[in-house]
Amino acid sequence: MGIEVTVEGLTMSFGSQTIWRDVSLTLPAGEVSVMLGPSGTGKTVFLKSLIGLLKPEKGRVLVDGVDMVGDSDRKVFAARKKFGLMFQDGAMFGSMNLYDNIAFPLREHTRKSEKEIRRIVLERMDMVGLGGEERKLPGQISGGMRKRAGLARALVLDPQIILCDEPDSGLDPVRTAYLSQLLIDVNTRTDCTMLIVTHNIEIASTVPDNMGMLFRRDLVTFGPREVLLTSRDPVVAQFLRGNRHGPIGMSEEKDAATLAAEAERFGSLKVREMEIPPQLEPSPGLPERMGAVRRSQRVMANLHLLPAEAQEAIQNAHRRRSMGGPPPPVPWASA
Ligand SMILES: Nc1ncnc2c1ncn2[C@@H]1O[C@H](COP(=O)(O)OP(=O)(O)OP(=O)(O)O)[C@@H](O)[C@H]1O
Repeated sequence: MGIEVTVEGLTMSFGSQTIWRDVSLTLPAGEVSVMLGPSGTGKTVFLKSLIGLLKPEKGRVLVDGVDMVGDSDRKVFAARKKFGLMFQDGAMFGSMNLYDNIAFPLREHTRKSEKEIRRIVLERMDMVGLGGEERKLPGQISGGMRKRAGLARALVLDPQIILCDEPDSGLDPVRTAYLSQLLIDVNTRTDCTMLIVTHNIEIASTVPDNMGMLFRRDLVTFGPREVLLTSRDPVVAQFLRGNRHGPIGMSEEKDAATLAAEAERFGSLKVREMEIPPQLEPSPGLPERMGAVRRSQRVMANLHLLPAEAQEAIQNAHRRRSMGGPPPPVPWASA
């Protein structure tokens, strides 16, 4: 099963530029979380800080008792092995076929025999729907296949935590939908803790158990998906609806004068009622997703602490599930 990641009071700057400050959150063990945020708000920097590749100036990131910020390089390096990373572009070696690309971490970091490596690589390729494509070069496959190959490679060392940096970048809506299903299926099969960084509202509204958003150097919110999806915060509402009018501007943030002019023209941003899409279920034939079961227990036990809109959305989802749940999802294997 995945392990919990606890972030406490994390502040990151490059020189005089503060990226974000005092970020605290917990990625619950075995659950899927998403971090949203406009471009340039430091989502990738956040992922790199979790694995100790960047060192924030303040705060702690606790992974199985190791502080990825303050502990020795030796401890951080050992703890990093618990992570699997899926990069934006798949980060494949162009001259190696998919089999060798996916086998690379096993050859590099373990002493496993080629027979054992073959078993693991073929199993992970099958898991992401790439069975039979071993000999293809990264340049010979689609962007969606490259993403899935990147995910297979992230899985070969049996990570307990998977970090995905914009897994949807460059994918069309159909392939993004297949990828969303794949992420849920991978979580079902591995029970890993997952954090996905994305701008994509489709992924954000259908995949995660928990969601957060970075904006203006702060973590706006982090918690059960329904909290963000029903939020009346103008930043969150604007982002979720892809609206031009609101606090988020082309250069990420509008200045006070622009905001004041907009407020006069459009009045304060009213959040319209939004139907929360049902969260994706594992594909047919897969067992129940244990992360979802644990999240449901945790959230129901703390329901009274959440905003009224989120409570209602959670209770509605519960009712829907107990009445038979949403229609079965489309299998992803051919994306
Ligand atoms: N190594 C670095 N040195 C200096 N500045 C950096 C470094 N890495 C990132 N930054 C700066 O940190 C800020 C946040 O970058 P980051 O890539 O994390 O944003 P992001 O939210 O992931 O953006 P996008 O969604 O567009 O990928 C940017 O202003 C970037 O220039």
